[in-house]
Amino acid sequence: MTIPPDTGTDIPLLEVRSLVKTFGAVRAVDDVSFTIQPGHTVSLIGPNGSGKTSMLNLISGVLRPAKGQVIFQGKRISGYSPERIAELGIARTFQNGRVFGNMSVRDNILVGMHTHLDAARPFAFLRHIPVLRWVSLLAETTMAILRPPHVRAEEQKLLAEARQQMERFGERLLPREEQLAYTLSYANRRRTEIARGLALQPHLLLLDEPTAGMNPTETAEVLDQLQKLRTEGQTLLLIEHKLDLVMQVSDHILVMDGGKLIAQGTPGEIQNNEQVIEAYIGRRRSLTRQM
Ligand SMILES: Nc1ncnc2c1ncn2[C@@H]1O[C@H](COP(=O)(O)OP(=O)(O)OP(=O)(O)O)[C@@H](O)[C@H]1O
Repeated sequence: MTIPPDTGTDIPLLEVRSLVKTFGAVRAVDDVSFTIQPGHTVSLIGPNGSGKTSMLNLISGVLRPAKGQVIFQGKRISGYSPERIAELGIARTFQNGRVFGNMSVRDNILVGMHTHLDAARPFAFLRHIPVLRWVSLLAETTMAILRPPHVRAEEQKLLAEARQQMERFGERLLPREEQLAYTLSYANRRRTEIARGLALQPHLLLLDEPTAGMNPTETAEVLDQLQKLRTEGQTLLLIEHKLDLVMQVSDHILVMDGGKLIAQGTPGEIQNNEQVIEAYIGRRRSLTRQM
């Protein structure tokens, strides 16, 4: 099937162009192209193994494409390291919720904010230059030891920002600010990870199954939070299996199957797309039969 071109006339925030990723004989991502407009909530759906996480890994630099390009704010970023891509303003969460177990909720969030440090990281602009990167490392170490007033003031500012992100999750996270992450419930670990991503104030936030393992009440809370982010103008790319949530929150939906993008459109268009029903719902039915 030929995928209709994106008819949006705005300059996309992200453009994925003919992206290919293979693992041996498996074409996990097979010549996929799409765009994401600024401020949009875009959901990436598809059956298990259809290539969704691989796509997120390609965008965030965890994987390198065999072919094709990822273009962010007009700049080609495919081949960049995950750290460099994060600095450019793409934050992400992982499918299984990755937090540092022996760090508090607050410190887990602050870790995500290191790229916002100016006073504590003088000469940070040199860190990508191999011969000169030791200058920035030395300056950073000196600031960490001396902690002059302007560095302490910056730390307080970041702390206030971290609290702001925890407040999004209200009583779920804020009272647990000092708690070590390994003692948290699964849902709270996911919330911590989302707060860490948001603390980066990313231009694009990639969320890999933010409601996985959550009960209906917790899922409804995530839906509220996603809707709030959407009204704030945060651009989101979301992998999600819960179709009710996807239909409610998305401006645009991308559907993958067997590594290919088989359809894209508004929730209404996707709901009525025969190929999607066949690939996605049909397979779920047969899976249900196997259970
Ligand atoms: N590191 C890897 N090594 C080998 N094969 C891989 C690797 N990562 C993914 N694959 C394969 O690539 C294909 C796409 O996997 P991917 O995890 O991207 O799919 P997915 O749509 O995210 O699946 P799920 O919904 O189950 O998370 C699958 O066949 C998978 O087995």
